[in-house]
Amino acid sequence: MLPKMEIYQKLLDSKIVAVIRGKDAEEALSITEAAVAGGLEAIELTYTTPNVARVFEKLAGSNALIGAGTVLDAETARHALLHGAQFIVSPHFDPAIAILCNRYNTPYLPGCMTIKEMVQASEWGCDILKLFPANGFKPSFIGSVNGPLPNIRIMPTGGININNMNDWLDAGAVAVGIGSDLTKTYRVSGEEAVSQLVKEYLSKLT
Ligand SMILES: O=C(O)C(=O)C[C@H](O)[C@H](O)COP(=O)(O)O
Repeated sequence: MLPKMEIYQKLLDSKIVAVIRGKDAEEALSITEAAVAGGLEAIELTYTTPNVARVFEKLAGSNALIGAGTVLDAETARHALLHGAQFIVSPHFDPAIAILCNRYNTPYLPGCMTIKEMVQASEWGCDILKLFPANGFKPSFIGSVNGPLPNIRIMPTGGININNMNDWLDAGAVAVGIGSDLTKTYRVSGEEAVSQLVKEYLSKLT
């Protein structure tokens, strides 16, 4: 298990986190393998995927960071960690998840929308916050937050695609989460198309 600091650093270096919400474990595994083959280094598999823990186990030893998403409570966070997840993401901020992740020295990236939630999550030790759903905001929101709160690192997620990714990164986002763009591509065109799309994303990173 990588130390927390190294996981944070890998997330920052990767800049793109794939958010994979499969209809089942097999689909989630196929999309993940395709994304990793395309060069992605950070993958979040959501707990809305039935039997997602099996996917964590199958991905043990992957070169990519594998995290758990849509983690709604501390019990689910512990379940994810026991099955090999290396970071925890939730759509909201939950202090109980923060305590658990701190106990096991694991990054927790909570979803936040307001300044109050961001300050609170940061006080609870969260070093990267997920702005969710980011499609309710403009990229300039990041600069507005970082004016008074320069230490808050924001990863927008929700509605990010190949056309707007750099708007967010250029505006100060430390990384972006990309979900349905990859899943839809897989469902329409298959694994090879996902790897290809990931390569396009990576080539567009500035
Ligand atoms: O539940 C979580 O932990 C999430 O990360 C929420 C969403 O699945 C992402 O926001 C993906 O959004 P899209 O890229 O618009 O599909």
